[in-house]
Amino acid sequence: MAKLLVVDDEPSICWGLKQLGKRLGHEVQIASSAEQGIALAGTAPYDLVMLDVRLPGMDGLTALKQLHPLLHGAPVVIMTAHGDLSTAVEAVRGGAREYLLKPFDLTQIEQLLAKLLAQKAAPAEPANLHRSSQTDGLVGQSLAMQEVFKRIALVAASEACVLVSGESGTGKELVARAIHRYSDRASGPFVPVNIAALNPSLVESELFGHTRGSFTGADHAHEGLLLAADGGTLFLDEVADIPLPVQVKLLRTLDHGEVMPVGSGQTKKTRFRLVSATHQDLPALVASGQFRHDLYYRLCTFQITLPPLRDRGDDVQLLAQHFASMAGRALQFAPEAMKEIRSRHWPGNIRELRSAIEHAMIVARDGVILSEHLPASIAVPRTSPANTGDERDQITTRLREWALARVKEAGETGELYEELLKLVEPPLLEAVLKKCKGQCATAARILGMHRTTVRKKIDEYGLQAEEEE
Ligand SMILES: Nc1ncnc2c1ncn2[C@@H]1O[C@H](COP(=O)(O)OP(=O)(O)OP(=O)(O)O)[C@@H](O)[C@H]1O
Repeated sequence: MAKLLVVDDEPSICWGLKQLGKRLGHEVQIASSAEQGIALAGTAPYDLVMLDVRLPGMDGLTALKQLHPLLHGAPVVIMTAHGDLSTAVEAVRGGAREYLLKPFDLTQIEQLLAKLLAQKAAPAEPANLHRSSQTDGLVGQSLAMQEVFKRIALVAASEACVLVSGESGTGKELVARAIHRYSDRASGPFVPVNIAALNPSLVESELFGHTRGSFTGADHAHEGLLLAADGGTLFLDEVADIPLPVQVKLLRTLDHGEVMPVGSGQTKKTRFRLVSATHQDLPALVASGQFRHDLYYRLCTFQITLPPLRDRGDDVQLLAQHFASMAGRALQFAPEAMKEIRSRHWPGNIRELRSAIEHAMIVARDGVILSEHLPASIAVPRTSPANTGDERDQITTRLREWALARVKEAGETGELYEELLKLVEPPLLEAVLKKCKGQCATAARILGMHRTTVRKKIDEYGLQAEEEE
């Protein structure tokens, strides 16, 4: 039996937790304020504390600091219905073991209690997070974003490489900046690099630097961004676009903490924390041989996935109001304008929403934003036409028509099946070969076929592939 302390001013939550605790055979004490919780913790030992953030009087995060020395390592679970990034960071910094978002279900709590009580581990070290006076810039209250805040808070104080993924415009760079700001490296440089914006032939010298005269046009020695990030955080945006030969070199730097500028025979030390980002499917690129698997595993020690704006519920409204308030003049949204904003698909995510609001603010001169002030919405691009229901139906219908016609004509010794393969295989093989630049072995892996069979079919259909790999 364990002794639990619940600090929450909501009677229904206290009642639910008390019933659950009893059912599990634990003793549960309730405090309806932080002050009462601290008083109880000062008089008796507890095995676990569940602490709400918003409380009358002292708030939960302030109470956490005072509770910590009284608990002798007993885990604290922070509960909140209003999680934002600074709350999550404060909770981790104050030594909370878990951060729970309300509403929660009791099965979730049951599992958590079992885990924490079984651990009986050493107290979590309060994370040594750097406090910043700047605002985080990350607006959001949806559950999906609170999960993101929690993950930023958990990883910030470590040195782990972080891979941030999400569609374009979802805020990957803002997340990278927040990780830097809450890390011990916050006083060091934050160096953002967009690989896709660099000329592929210059990626290596931009990252690793070069000596004077090391290639045509290298009139001056260049320090390189990996050295510029020494002591701070390097943010590699569009990391999937790093050319393969440079990937090997980057992995070496991550493993050994040193770089060798182009044209130089000498290495230089650099210690940076790496946060990378991509909107692409990196595991798929690894599978097709376009991205090194060893580098991939190094980059994604910790992953944060940003949801698209359309999956963030009320955050759309919150963000629209946030961007409007940045104008510094009183602006309101007419109800139908807000309805329009909420119903749009926003393929360009927060970047698109931001520019739509900026556009509307220019057009709306009298302080009220109407739907007609919003720019026309962009049609959602079909990322994978063959996978959409319509396209599939069309292909199936055409195939059925073809089959019915051919079956009528075919004799008993026909080669109907071979005929169908000749129809469908060449375009598929062509598409795959194009994707993997004619490499037969990679094509075979993507297709899930044996390499010899693929080679045979390429010859049979007279397609272009690399001779030897
Ligand atoms: N949660 C948020 N709150 C407030 N502003 C945001 C949020 N997320 C993104 N933004 C804003 O949206 C714009 C795009 O953000 P950002 O550049 O971080 O996206 P990204 O995912 O890195 O985009 P890309 O993949 O195209 O590089 C920026 O102006 C940023 O300030």
